[in-house]
Formats: sequence, structure tokens, C-alpha cells
Amino acid sequence: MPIVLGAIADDFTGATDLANTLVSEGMRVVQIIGVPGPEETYGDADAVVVALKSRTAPVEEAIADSLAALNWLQSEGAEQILFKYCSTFDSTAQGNIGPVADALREAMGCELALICPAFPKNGRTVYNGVLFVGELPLAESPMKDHPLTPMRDSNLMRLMDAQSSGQVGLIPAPIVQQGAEAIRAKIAALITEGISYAVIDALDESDLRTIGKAAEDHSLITGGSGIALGLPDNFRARGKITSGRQTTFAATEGRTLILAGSCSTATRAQLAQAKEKWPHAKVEIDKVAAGDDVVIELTDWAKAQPADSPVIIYGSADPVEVDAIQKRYGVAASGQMMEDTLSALALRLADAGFHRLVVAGGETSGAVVSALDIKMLEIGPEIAPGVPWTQALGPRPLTLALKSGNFGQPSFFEDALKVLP
Ligand SMILES: Nc1ncnc2c1ncn2[C@@H]1O[C@H](COP(=O)(O)OP(=O)(O)OP(=O)(O)O)[C@@H](O)[C@H]1O
Ligand SMILES: O=C(O)[C@@H](O)C(=O)CO
Repeated sequence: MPIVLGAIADDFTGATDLANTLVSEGMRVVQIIGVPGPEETYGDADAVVVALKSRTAPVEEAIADSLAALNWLQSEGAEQILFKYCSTFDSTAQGNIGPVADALREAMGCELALICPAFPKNGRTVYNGVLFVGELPLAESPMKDHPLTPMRDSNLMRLMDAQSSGQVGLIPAPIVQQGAEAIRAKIAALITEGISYAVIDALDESDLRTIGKAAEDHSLITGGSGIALGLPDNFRARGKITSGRQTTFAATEGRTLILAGSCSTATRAQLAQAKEKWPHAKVEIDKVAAGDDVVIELTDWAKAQPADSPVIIYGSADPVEVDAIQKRYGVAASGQMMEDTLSALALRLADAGFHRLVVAGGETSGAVVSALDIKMLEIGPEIAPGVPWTQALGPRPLTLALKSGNFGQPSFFEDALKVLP
């Protein structure tokens, strides 16, 4: 059976977030890591989410990978393509959201694409084109201090205007609240004005479902996982999907390792709580930079901890410490050193029997999953909005939770273990 929906996610935690939403809405979903090869097989999924590491990659690489993913998804029958980026629109000053959206739009001959990162369950809403994180505009939220993609503007129209080659318009909340027909009429009007991106307001899940309905015939949609809420119903109404939520999930036996490279406020609060309970060790970048064998040292340390306790290894630091580190080694090099160290630890400790991994941070998850050579993930039970457990399909049996930096309550790590069968 061909797939009906194909998604291209710009990071790995974002991909599991989206896959989780689609599964919750009754689709059979497989997440594939990296651009699939021509012979890739994935069972009888309704949707495939291709997880790329294109959020912070050089822009040409982000475009090339996204177009390759598009080609593959279309060759598998995808009728609709969703470009998934972060609910906090994480991007550098030059992109990559705008350039990738331009390339996808052009390749698909699509006149207008919606822009909607809203994820109300996690406090992300869009009003008058401004992205809010809880009560704060994006640029006043902790996202202003992100190590790789500090967000210093909250206005999605301005952000998209700066990053993309198309003209940007707005579909404001009062139109969204009038329903799908009003949205379609506004989109038609924007197209006649030569607009190619429409930022669309969304304050709650009901708005997102209305937007999903209005976008039924859009070949390309862009946004956070919230924009996907209404899409499965469109396919269901046309008799193209029939299943309910997948119920089987066989978690792997083994020790539990928590690896955190996210420096978000949420992750740091979660670490603070978990560190009170379980053994923990920090990766010191200065030691990595000095050439100390931090990986061997921490592998031995983790193996020596009580076998029945989860073990925490983290690099996460507060903005002041991150700033000082970045001044010493550079932004990219500091991030790379941390990702290399955490992913090397994941590999060694997986070989040593740590078969349940909780990884905090999108870039960090990308590095870890790539180092473990995982090609495909099946989606399991939800731990928190946007974060499911997943099972690696393939020769290395591993159960993983890839946590977006900003997601989860302070008790997240304990919550994760409680949810596992
Ligand atoms: N102490 C540190 N100093 C400098 N950089 C660090 C430090 N600890 C982690 N990093 C880097 O910060 C980046 C954090 O990005 P990551 O995507 O993993 O987390 P996040 O942005 O909070 O999560 P998400 O993308 O899911 O929102 C990574 O590149 C990581 O290696
Ligand atoms: O949309 C989000 O916030 C997340 O899925 C994400 O992309 C984090 O990297």
C-alpha cells in the first residue's frame, strides 16, 4: 500500500513529536532516520516521517537532503507533504526554514504554503503572526538564549520574509475562527496578491483542526506538529486510512541511560529533579577540549553504578556557562564536542547493556541516533505532549525517548520510566 502522508522533519525529536501526533490521530506511522535509500522498506504505514538533521546544517545540505526526502516520499505515493520545524521556529538568521520551504515549494510547484508552528498543548500559539511561548513572545522566552539558534524576533512574517524568497501574508485569528471555508477564501485572495507564504494564527487545537481541514488539498504544508492534528481526518474521510492507535510495543530489557545535551530551561529543571534521585555525571567541555579521555572515564563510571538505577550523563549548562564556553571554543565547535562525546557514550554504554535511552535535545538526539546507526523507529506510548517512547527497528534492539529540549514537566525523566511496560 502506498503511503498517503509524507513528512520531512528538520530534527529527530521534532520527527518523533510529529509521529506521535499522527499516531494519536489514528495513523500507522514509521519514522525513518535520514534520507531513505531507494530500497527502503517500512511495512504498511499510512505515513512516513523522515527525520533529518537539517535545522542547523549548512543551508545547501539542508536543501539537498529535504529535496531527496521529498523525492523518496513522492515515489512512495505521498499525496501530501508536511515540512515539520520547531514549534519555536528554531532557525539561524539565514534559515534554514525559509530556504528549505522555498526549495520544496518550487519543486512541488506549490503556489502558497501555510506557516504555523503552533503547539497549544506545549504553550506555543500564534496571534497576529506573532509566536508566543506561554505568555511570552518568542524573543522574550528562554529561546532567546538557545546555544545554536537564538530567537531574537517573535514575528513569523518578518522571520519568514528575511529567510525566504517569497512574499509573506497573514491569515488572522478571526478568519481562522470563522472556519475552513473562510480560510480557503483568504488563501485564494492571498494567492491573487502574489503571496507565497501565509502565516496562520492558531490559539488552540480547535483552530489547528480547522486549519487542517482547510488545507486538505494543499500539496505542501509547513509547521510544528500541531498543524498535523487535523490531517488524518481528511484521509479518513476519503477512506484512505482505517486503523486506530498502534497498541503493541515491546520495550527492550536493559539498563537505563539518560543523556542530556539540551541546555533549555525545561531540561535543566528536569535534570535538577532527577539528579536528586539517581547517579549523575557532567561532561566538562574543557576536559574534552584538553584531550582527556572523557568517554572512557564516564563509561567506566556509568558501568560501576548500581545496575537497578538509571544513570544520568549530561552536558547541559545555564546560559552564562554556555556563553563562556562558546567564547572559548566557538559556537559550532562547543556543540560538536558535546554531541561527539554524548554520542560516543551512547554507543559504548549501549554495548554495555544500557538498552533504554532517554535523550534530551534535538541536535543531541540526532547525534546519538546516528552514532547508534538506527535507521527506523516505531512509535510507542506517550510520556508527555510531543514525546513518545520509540523502539529502534533493526539489528540493535533499543528503546529510546527523544525529548525536545523544551518539552516535559520537571518530573519528565521519572515520568518516562513510569510509562514503560
Ligand atoms: N555545556 C555546553 N556548552 C556548549 N554547548 C553545549 C553544552 N551542552 C550542550 N551543548 C550543545 O547545545 C546544543 C543543544 O541543542 P539540542 O538541540 O540538543 O537541545 P535543544 O535545542 O534544547 O533541543 P530541541 O532542539 O529539541 O529544542 C547541542 O549542540 C549541544 O551539544
Ligand atoms: O516542535 C517542537 O518544539 C519540537 O518537536 C522540536 O522540533 C524540538 O526540536
